[in-house]
Amino acid sequence: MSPKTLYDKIWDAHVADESADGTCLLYIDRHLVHEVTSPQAFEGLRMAGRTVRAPDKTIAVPDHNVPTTLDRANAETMTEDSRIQVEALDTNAKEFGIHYYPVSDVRQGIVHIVGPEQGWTLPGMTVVCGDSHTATHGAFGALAHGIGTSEVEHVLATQTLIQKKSKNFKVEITGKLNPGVTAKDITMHIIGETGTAGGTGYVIEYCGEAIRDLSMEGRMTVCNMAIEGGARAGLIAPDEKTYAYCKGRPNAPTGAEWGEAQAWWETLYSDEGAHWDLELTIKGEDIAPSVTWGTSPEDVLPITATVPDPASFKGGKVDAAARSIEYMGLTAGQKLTDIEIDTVFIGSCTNGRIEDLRAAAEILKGKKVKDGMRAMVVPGSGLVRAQAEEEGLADIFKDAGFEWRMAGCSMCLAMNPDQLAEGERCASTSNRNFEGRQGYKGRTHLVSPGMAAAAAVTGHLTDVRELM
Ligand SMILES: CC(C)[C@H](C(=O)O)[C@@H](O)C(=O)O
Ligand code: SF4
Repeated sequence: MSPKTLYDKIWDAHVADESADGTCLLYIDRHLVHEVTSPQAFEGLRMAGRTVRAPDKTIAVPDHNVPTTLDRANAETMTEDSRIQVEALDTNAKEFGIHYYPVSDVRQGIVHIVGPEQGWTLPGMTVVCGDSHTATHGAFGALAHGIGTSEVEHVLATQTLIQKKSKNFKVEITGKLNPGVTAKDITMHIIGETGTAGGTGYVIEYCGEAIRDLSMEGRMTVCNMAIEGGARAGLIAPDEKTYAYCKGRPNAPTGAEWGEAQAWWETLYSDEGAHWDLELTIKGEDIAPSVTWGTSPEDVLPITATVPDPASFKGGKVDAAARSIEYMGLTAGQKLTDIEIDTVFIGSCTNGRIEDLRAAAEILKGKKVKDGMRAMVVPGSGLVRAQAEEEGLADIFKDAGFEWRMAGCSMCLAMNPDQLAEGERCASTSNRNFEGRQGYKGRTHLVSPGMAAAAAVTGHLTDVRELM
């Protein structure tokens, strides 16, 4: 048998049918559903008089629109649109008999945090969701990617998806990371190198010592932003850390089934001599604590750098950089650490897990948020929130002056009450810094949780290593 990549192996294990032009029908193991991209899909089923093909493999949770304030049970804090979407999910989940974690359930949270946490996401699976950051689940060695609403309907009805195979892209991060450098910095650094279109047409497998050394939380952060680099999906081969994370989760296999599953998972790695269409190697030691200066995730630099001169770019990027700098209210040549901020957001499916909160709390311990700043922590799920309270992290955040919120997407995107006002500038642990992403004319600087905490203390973008 010819050597295969991890992606080839998962793909081959799920192809139900292949036509002459290479279009395939893939079997889907897990279908995650949230309130924004599912209402029309369920409506489509209803109109056609169809049911959900595999309700036991379909998991729904509201996350994008839900308020994160403590009084959120009071639906009046939601806009009319949001309320309609969340109510539709409530109704659809009940009517179609799928697994559901409503807002009142402590397990509710961002769909990409809830899936792994509840043991729905396992190695070797195909995982889809009507959401681009489904790439997150690739951290388990699952083939996971976003789909559109019409595909959501197709998967609900048939548990299959029509797909063409992508190409194989290997991204290796060698050696060790320096202190203060995190999974977030790895993933932003990669996009800085490849650009936001560099991964187009590929599934990326992340490998190398620095990736192996990451916890499952860190691996999820890396895969989460595969989509920001344009890739169809990101993958990391499963190992002992993966099995340890999955074992004992509510929906993970048990007993003999666990043994059988693990035996298969252990075959899930890229074979020696497998074919790569593209390869990139980065030395772990070359990655610095990073921050974005512009309005695209590829506009990223080490925190020690200065705002670039648009003339230093090539082609269309010259104008794009000038426009970004203007939108961001910056000046070429300005030190990144001189950029003053007024808002700090710690959360999202990129950095809303327990390890992220630990990293931020570590920096904040015994310190205060700078006067006049707005700082909030939004745990990625109710269970992350509960664990952080148990570990004393919540007290560190509250004592420092952070708002301690309920779980949801929150200020990652302006679809709920947590938004930036015009001109406000935020150090954010999320994954997108597009114009208006966190609110109309809001300005976003993407950073790691430690860097966000450091900025909250000083009031400007700060090298986390100075506070370590
Ligand atoms: C609302 C949803 C469809 C969207 C996505 O697909 O990613 C959102 O989660 C985002 O991060 O922009
Ligand atoms: S946290 Fe942000 S990136 Fe993640 S699913 Fe929600 S809106 Fe999308």
